[in-house]
Amino acid sequence: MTTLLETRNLTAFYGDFQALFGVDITVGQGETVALIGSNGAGKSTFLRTLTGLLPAKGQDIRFEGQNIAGWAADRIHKAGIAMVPEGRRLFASLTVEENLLIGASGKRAGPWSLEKVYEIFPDLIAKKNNPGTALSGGQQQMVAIGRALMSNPTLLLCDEISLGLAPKVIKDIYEAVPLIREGGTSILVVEQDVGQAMAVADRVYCFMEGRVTLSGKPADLTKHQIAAAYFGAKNEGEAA
Ligand SMILES: Nc1ncnc2c1ncn2[C@@H]1O[C@H](COP(=O)(O)OP(=O)(O)OP(=O)(O)O)[C@@H](O)[C@H]1O
Repeated sequence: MTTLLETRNLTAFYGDFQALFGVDITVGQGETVALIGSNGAGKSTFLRTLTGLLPAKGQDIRFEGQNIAGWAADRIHKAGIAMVPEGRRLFASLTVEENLLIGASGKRAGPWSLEKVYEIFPDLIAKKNNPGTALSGGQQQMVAIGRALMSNPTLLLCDEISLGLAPKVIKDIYEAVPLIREGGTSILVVEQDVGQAMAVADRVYCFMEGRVTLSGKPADLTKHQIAAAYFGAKNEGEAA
């Protein structure tokens, strides 16, 4: 497996508050990797550190062989890391298509286009002239993913794809994952739903209190191990 992204001993702070304590994560080319863990475990903070939204100067974040720690967010985006933020954040005054086209600014060479986004999310075709906010939550999530893909990223980061969505909609969205990978994009997804993470990911990392407490391929991890890593050994009964 060729390594696409590798963090070593990554830390993150909000002022004096330390949110990450030495996180080592690897994403290989073509892999789908899921981050799981309870609220406040540090998953979003990890993504924010990768994308340059939190300072990472002097740290070790290797992306395609370069250390991108400390780079400005737009430089990281241009290098090929695109983020689908938690809460989708569409532009209310713009149509679906205009929201998608915004993602194409500073576009890199690659397979993604409006047509290709409509191909993986056909629900959006009939809505393309509607305001982005006049959509269901699931459709908004599709636009947010499509917008990120329009820049032709090598690595797509998704924060809480399924938050607040109905199971059928979540299934529709996750069905796009293999199609995204076919385009050559690797995926790093934060997913609260452990079952969903296990179903979609090649490998998962579990966070607790700013540390990685477990990692591996879904088939190699037991429910017991996951519960202990997710809640801490003393509370693991809760996960059953
Ligand atoms: N802007 C911020 N300022 C200060 N502390 C923050 C900020 N954002 C997050 N934190 C703290 O950092 C820690 C990690 O939060 P983070 O949002 O990364 O967790 P998470 O695993 O993504 O959980 P969630 O599912 O709730 O988003 C928490 O203790 C949280 O309270």
